[in-house]
This record gives sequence, C-alpha cells and structure tokens, in this order.
Amino acid sequence: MACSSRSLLLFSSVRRSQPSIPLISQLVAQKPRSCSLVLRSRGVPLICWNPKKFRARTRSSMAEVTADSGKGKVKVFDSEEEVAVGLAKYTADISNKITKEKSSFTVVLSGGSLIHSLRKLVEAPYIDSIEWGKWHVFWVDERVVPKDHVDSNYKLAYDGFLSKVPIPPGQVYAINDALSAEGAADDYETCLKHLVTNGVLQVSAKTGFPKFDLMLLGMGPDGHVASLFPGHPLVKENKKWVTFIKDSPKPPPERITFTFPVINSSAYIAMVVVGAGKAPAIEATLGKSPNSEVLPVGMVSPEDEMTWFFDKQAASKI
Ligand SMILES: O=C1O[C@H](COP(=O)(O)O)[C@@H](O)[C@H](O)[C@H]1O
Repeated sequence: MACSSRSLLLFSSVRRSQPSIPLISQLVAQKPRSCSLVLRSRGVPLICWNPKKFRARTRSSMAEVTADSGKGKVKVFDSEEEVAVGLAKYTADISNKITKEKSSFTVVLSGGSLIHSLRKLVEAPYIDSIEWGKWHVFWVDERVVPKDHVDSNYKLAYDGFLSKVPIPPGQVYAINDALSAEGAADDYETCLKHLVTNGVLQVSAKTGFPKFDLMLLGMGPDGHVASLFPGHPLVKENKKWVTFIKDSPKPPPERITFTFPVINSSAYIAMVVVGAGKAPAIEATLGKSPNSEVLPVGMVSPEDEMTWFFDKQAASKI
C-alpha cells in the first residue's frame, strides 16, 4: 500500500488480505484527492474503484438505519440479505476486537433462522479476517435429539456454518445426546464450570454467572428466545446456569436451555429477527406502547451491548 497525505493507492490480494469494508470506509473518510482500490487475484486486477463511486455504492448498498431504542441499538435493513451482511460485519468486528485482547472468544449460537442469517460470515471478506482458532462455540439451547437428527440445533449449525470454518473441533461444545434432558442440562452446566476453572470462560463480576463474549440469538414468532417460552415458569429460573424443559410448546418437547441470568451476563448480544410474522412480538417489545406482559425477548439485557438486527418486515410495527 502506498499512501501520501492527499493521495492513496491500495493493492490487495483477494484471497488472503482483501481489505475489509471498514478499512475501505476509513480510507475513504480520509478524503484523499485520489484513491484507487485494486483487488488482485494472482496478480490480475479485478476491480478498480474511485472514491466518489465507492461513496455512492456505500450509500445505496448499506440501506441500514441504526437507532437507539433504550433497549439497545436497533439496525433495520432493507432485506434479509442485507441483514446477513450487517450481521457478518458486526460479528467479524467483535471477533477481531476480542481476539486482539484475549486467547479465547466465546460465542453462543441459537438454532432456527439465525443460522441462515450467518451465511455471509463464511464468505469473503469476513471469513478471512477472523481468528477462528480462538473461537469456542456453545448453544443457548438444544433439542434433546441425536446430533444427526433433523431437529438438532448442532446439526443445523454444523451444516450451515461450523463445517465451513476452521474452528478446532475440541472448541465446539455440543450437548451429550446420549443423556436424558435433565442429564444433558447438568452435563452442559458441568462442562461450563470446567471451562471457567481452566480460564476459557469468564465469570461476570456483577452476577457470578458465566460471561460469554457474544451471543447470536434468534426469536420465535411468540417472542421466545432460547427455549424460554412466554408464560413458562423456566423464564424465572435464577439459580441454574443450564436447565431443561420437557413440555416445550414448540416441538420437539424436550430441550435444554441457558437461563436468563446466563443470557443476561453476556457481554454482547445480537438479536436477529426477520420476517413479517415476527413483527407483532417486536411491536410488543420495542413499540410505542409495549405490552404489559413482557415477552421473553423483552427480558434480554446483556451487560455490555444489545444490538437488534431487523429486516423491514420485522420492524414494520415499530
Ligand atoms: O426452537 C427454537 O426456536 C428459536 C427461534 O427460531 P426461528 O426459526 O423462529 O428463528 C431459536 O432461536 C431456538 O434456538 C430454537 O431452539
């Protein structure tokens, strides 16, 4: 890269060191008199941007509005496709921030539509910018079924995400699918306690519950998060780290789930919600006159930062 105060030239190879969108934005923000960005593949220039065109692209392609709702940052995107790009950028940024500071980055996934929304993270430029070797992956909830069952949240994440990135297999913490719901919840809690003891997982100084770095969560149309359903007594569990349910209103009935004290002790939470079918629960939670009955999604409140990712349909009633 050659860069003078008012002019700037940037070369990069597409596969290994493609500049990230934030880097490009930063460079453009310096307002150099001239700026060429040339992405090269095996020495062959592929794309050339000038800053004026890039600014136009940025404006039209980042159709995103960010606001503060009082319950966290709200990002609304034009389409689900753009939600996926925004989520990839957000996740890569947090991963890079934490992996600069620590030797482990603890990430919790939900099942459901969240995994589809993570698809851009396994594409360039994001996949190449992440220190996958430091990732430790957990599930906020899991269905008590074999790992190769179509209902398994592990299988969903493996097929759509984990099989595409080089996270060491020993740092992917699936439930023990040979156990009962109760046994699997106890076993998972024990596993978390070991990870606290060996320093992979931290504990919140405020609550004494484990403090994960990032939770990437989805929400059901009824406002449930993890396997914590509206009106179910499990939403009030305040001692256990991991618990179980045998009467889930959404099949399959047997599941294990993190409890609210664990969810709310995490540093960052991204709540990813797309589609018109989820707009009523979002209205009840973030709308002008929120419902008197607080849905589980409305109880989510991490220690450091909450960010909501919506497409226009999910945000249509707020
Ligand atoms: O059953 C579950 O549902 C929720 C929401 O799923 P979605 O497909 O409506 O996004 C999910 O977050 C949870 O992990 C899963 O077990």
